[in-house]
Amino acid sequence: MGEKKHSQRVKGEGNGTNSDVFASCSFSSLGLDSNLCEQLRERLGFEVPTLVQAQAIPVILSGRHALINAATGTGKTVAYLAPIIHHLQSCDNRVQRSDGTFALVLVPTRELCLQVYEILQKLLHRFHWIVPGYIMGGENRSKEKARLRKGISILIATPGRLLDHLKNTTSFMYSNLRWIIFDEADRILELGFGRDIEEIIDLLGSRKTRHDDQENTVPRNSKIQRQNLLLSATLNEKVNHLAKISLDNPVMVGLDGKKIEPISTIESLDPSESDEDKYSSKVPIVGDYNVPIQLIQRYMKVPCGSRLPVLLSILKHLFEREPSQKVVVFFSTCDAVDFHYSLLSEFQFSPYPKTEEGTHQIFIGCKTFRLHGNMEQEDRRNSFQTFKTEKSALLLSTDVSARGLDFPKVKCIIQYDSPGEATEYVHRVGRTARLGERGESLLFLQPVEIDYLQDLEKHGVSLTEYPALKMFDSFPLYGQKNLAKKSAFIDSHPWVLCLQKALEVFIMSKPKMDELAKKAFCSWVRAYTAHRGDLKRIFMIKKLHLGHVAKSFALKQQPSLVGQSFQKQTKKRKIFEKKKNRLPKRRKVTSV
Ligand SMILES: Nc1ncnc2c1ncn2[C@@H]1O[C@H](COP(=O)(O)OP(=O)(O)OP(=O)(O)O)[C@@H](O)[C@H]1O
Repeated sequence: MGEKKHSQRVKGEGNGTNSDVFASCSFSSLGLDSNLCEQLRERLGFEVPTLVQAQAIPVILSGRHALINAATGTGKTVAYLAPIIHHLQSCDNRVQRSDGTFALVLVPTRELCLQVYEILQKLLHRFHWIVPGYIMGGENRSKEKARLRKGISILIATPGRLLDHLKNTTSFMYSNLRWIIFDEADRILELGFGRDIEEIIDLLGSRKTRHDDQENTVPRNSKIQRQNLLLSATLNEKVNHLAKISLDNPVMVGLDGKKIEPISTIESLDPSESDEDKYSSKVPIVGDYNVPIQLIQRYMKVPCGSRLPVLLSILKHLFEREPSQKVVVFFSTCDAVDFHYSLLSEFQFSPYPKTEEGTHQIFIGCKTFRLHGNMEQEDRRNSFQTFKTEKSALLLSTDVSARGLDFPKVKCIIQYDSPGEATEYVHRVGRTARLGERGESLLFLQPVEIDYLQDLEKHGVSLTEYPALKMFDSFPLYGQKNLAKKSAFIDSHPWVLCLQKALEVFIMSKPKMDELAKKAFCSWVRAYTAHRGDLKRIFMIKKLHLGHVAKSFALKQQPSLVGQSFQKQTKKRKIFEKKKNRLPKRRKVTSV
């Protein structure tokens, strides 16, 4: 077994040691059914458990509630799915569809819903009588109703759609419900689903009260013991609150040595505080975040007006250095994703004068995908599935991809727009360096934003500077590899200047691109003003030159119309927020 474990680790090629990732035991020694262990090996290729699986599986098998915290990409999904399947497959009377739902997995996004569902399908291959299923926003409600009527044993759901069915689908049977799992719990709450979650917990009769269950709308079936599990790679005040109301005397998995408020003291949180207080992260808990140790984390200080040519240069450099690789770039808004996606698909450039070798080529010649919350569901699904299977590709995305998504073999994460809270940083970089593999990340910061590094430092995350100038010097300009006039500054580097000019000419020549650029500019400014709490001090729109921001969308000037429409939108947003002041604050003002 030891040898098998080792070969698996070698496959990972990471820099950490084998024992950083995998446990020195077998799945069967954790108490899992032998058939299930076979499934894990045959269908998923898992020979031995990861450390978090080795810790969590026995706890979950014992029936205890649990709060599981482990680094991104360490195998939390199987840690909770395997024990549930173990119990369901071993029931004396085989579970039937007419028994309804036994386990409910709540996830923040549609993509994560599909991802968990796929793993579940593989694990259930030998246990065909246990039916997996999912319900989520963007899908056809009546078809979902029909599936629920037939019965789904293990159900994966996004919160909004689940609540909808709990209220409106009378044939949805959940009286046998035994497990509720909150996967990526902090993200569910950050997305503003706090109230939905509380309502769901109440409707399912799973709220833990100090005295008894008298507040439950549905009396708990005394024969069925509930077991709730909460999983997250980062912990904060919001997760603590959810733990407080949903977990009964939980076992903490993976929290050794963390400076985190123990659950017992969370009980004393002021019960009179508003929902906004409960779910805001104004009092973040300081503690080291779980970043994979083999991840190389870098930042680059880029003046605002040069951001775009720098991004394109980095991408070109990465794909020329290693043509077969996958890269994810994070943006703050859907419009920014759309703009950069169209730009990368169309922008042609040659560093040579037109008369010479000057046939213009697409600047970055790799397959490019986009993913964000404003896309049609079908396109969203296609992007997600295809990027997963590609060997070499680029994904441009909002934070919709930041949590839980497992894209194999992503080598590099670029955070072009800053992530906001440190937790978001950790989750974004967590899309690479998974399960001991190598990975690198690059954070773009403007000179006025550089204090953000201190904020990350407080959470034990430290970055080194990326040698950008060296990279620009390596690009041929007018046929010369070593530029005679090198520059000590990014924004006056001949390569950057030349590329910026070409980008501006390109945008001016394409009305559709110009429109996309303006729209993206507006949303970017709105998103920038939506930073919360302490981060407002770092990401201050007043500190920015809007003309330079416009330049970062290859717009020569900041068009006056843009300013007006921005003001209108801000006014609209304020009215909207007033109306919704009962709901928790959200940093993002547009969909992700
Ligand atoms: N025991 C195992 N052996 C080999 N590979 C595994 C094992 N367990 C999980 N994996 C693989 O590791 C990767 C990460 O797993 P998973 O997505 O469950 O991690 P996670 O901890 O939930 O990550 P995140 O915090 O980002 O959601 C997946 O590709 C999964 O297939």
